[in-house]
Amino acid sequence: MQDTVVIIPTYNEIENIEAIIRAVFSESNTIHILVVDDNSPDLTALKVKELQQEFSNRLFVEVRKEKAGLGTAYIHGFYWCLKKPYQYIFEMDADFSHNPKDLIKLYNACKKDGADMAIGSRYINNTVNVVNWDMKRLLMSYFASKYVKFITRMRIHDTTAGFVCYKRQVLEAIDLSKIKFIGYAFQIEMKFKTYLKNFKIIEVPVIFTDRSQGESKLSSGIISEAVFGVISMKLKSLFKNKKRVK
Ligand SMILES: Nc1nc2c(ncn2[C@@H]2O[C@H](COP(=O)(O)OP(=O)(O)O[C@H]3O[C@H](CO)[C@@H](O)[C@H](O)[C@@H]3O)[C@@H](O)[C@H]2O)c(=O)[nH]1
Repeated sequence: MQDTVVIIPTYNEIENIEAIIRAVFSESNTIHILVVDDNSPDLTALKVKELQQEFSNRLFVEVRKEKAGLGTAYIHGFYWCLKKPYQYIFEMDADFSHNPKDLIKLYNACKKDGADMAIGSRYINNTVNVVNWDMKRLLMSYFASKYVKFITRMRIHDTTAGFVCYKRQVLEAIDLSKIKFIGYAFQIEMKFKTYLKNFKIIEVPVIFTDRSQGESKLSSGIISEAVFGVISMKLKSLFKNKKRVK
């Protein structure tokens, strides 16, 4: 996977970080990784710095002052990546819920099938490819995706997916300074902006397996940001369109 970087946001992922870095590198000799860590108290970033001695020139880490949300961690990572000549930029969780073996599928969707954005999708083809989530979390995620699809009218099944490959042009075309959401709703906003700009989006079926190590950082604040934010995001886009037509 040439010209490719995987951004991995981390907050307290000490149990996972070394294994996920090794697993990603074992999929390709050319791929790079950028970890964006929020000064994790469990010293995740220190572990990455140790591993940099083994993977010099391929493994990078940006450490922010404090926990500031998944969305802003990715934005920080995107700006960093756009300063380098990467053509394919991934989002991926640290906890193995996204299988590193699927990286190549998303890459090929962009490189060979012409996608500008490839989404590792759990809810495509009328199936639910999620392993080990309890029923409450599963229903919440599934219906969140349906809700977002209904409000935004995007033809995407897994609108909250966090396993994504972007072609560089997409991130260059979106005004990243205007991305509003700081939590997981960021995933919805990025897909919506990509969709509004008429980029080609392909969903690639993947199996999402809940983490076996560490804890999810999902909170009630993150959920309400998504529920109310999606409506305001859609209204703003309608208003903007109306102004353009006038
Ligand atoms: N730097 C940073 N990283 C964070 C933060 N919050 C979460 N992360 C990192 O972001 C990744 C995903 O966080 P989890 O907390 O493990 O997510 P999840 O509950 O399994 O949620 C999954 O489902 C969501 C809804 O479908 C997805 O939106 C999300 O990306 C993920 O795939 C992990 O690598 C975690 O360390 C933060 O504030 N800062």
